[in-house]
Amino acid sequence: MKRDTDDRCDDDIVVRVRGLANRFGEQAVHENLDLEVRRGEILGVVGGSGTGKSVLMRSIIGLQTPAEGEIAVFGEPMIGRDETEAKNVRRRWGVLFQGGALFSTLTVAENVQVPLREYYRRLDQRLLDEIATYKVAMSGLPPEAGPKYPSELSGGMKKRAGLARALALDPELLFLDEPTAGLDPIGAAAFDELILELKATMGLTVFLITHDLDTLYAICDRVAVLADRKVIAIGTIEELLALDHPWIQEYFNGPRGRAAAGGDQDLGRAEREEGPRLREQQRQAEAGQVQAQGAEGVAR
Ligand SMILES: Nc1ncnc2c1ncn2[C@@H]1O[C@H](COP(=O)(O)OP(=O)(O)OP(=O)(O)O)[C@@H](O)[C@H]1O
Repeated sequence: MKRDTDDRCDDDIVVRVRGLANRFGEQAVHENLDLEVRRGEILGVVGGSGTGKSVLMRSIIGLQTPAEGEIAVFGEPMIGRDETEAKNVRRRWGVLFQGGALFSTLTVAENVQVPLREYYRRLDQRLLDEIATYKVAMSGLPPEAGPKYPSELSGGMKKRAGLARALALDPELLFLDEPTAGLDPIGAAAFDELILELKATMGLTVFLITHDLDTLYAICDRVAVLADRKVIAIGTIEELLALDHPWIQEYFNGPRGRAAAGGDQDLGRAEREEGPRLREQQRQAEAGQVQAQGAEGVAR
C-alpha cells in the first residue's frame, strides 16, 4: 500500500506520477515522489503546511515544471509535451484553486465562459450564456449569482463560482485545492455533499487537497499523506490508521481526528455549543455587517 504501485490496468489510473522531484533553489520540496489516482475515486491529499501539496497539484496540471520525474494523465505523458497535445488533455480536467482565483473584472457567468471561449471559439453568445447558467446552477448557486462580480460574493459563493468554472468543460477529472477552507461548518458540509453528488452524476475522479478532517471522513475513498518530500502512505483512513507513523497517528488520532471520526464526545459537544455562535459571526461577517475577526479557523 505504501508506494501505491500495484499493477492496475492503465485505464484505471487517471494520474500517474513517478519519481517526481521539485526544487526551489536549495530547497527540495519533492524527491522521488510516486502517486496514482484511480479512476472514479476521490483521493484526499494531506500533509503538514509546506509539504508540497499545492506544488504537486501544480506539477500535475502543468503549472510547475519538475526537476525530475514523469507525469501521465489519462495515460498521456505530460512533461515536455507539445502545447496542442497538452491542451487536448487539459480540456478533460477542471481546477478549483485555493481562494477561487476568479477574474475580478468578470461576472460569475463570464468567468464560467472563459474556458468555453478558449476551447470552443465558435460558440455563440446565447449558447455561452445558457451553458454558464447551467453550470452556475450545478454548483448550487442561485441564478442571481450569474451577473454578480466576485467582490459581491461571500467566501462560500466564490468557491462555488470557482467550481462552476472548473465544471465548464464537463471534466472527467477535478482538482480541488482546499475547497472548504474558510467555509463555516454547514457550508463546508454542503460543499462536500455537492462534490459527492457531482462524482456520482458525472463519474468524476477527484484530486482533493485538504486540511479538513470532516471532508476526509465524509467523501474521500483514499487519502495520500505527504511528508519527507514524498507520498509516505496512501490508502483508506482505516488502512492509514493501521500504520505506525507518528504524523499519521497524531493527525487522525488527535482530538480533531477523533471528533471527525465521531469518537470524541467532549470536542463534539464543545463544537455543538460553540458552532451556532461562530456560524452567526461568520454569516454577519460575510454580509459585511461585522469584521471577520475570530471567524477564521473554525473547527468543523
Ligand atoms: N514558486 C515558488 N518559489 C519558491 N518556493 C516555492 C514556490 N512555490 C512553493 N514554494 C515552496 O514550496 C514549499 C511547498 O509549498 P506548497 O504551497 O506546495 O505547500 P502546501 O503543502 O500546499 O502548504 P499549505 O498546506 O500551507 O497550503 C513551501 O516551502 C513553499 O514556500
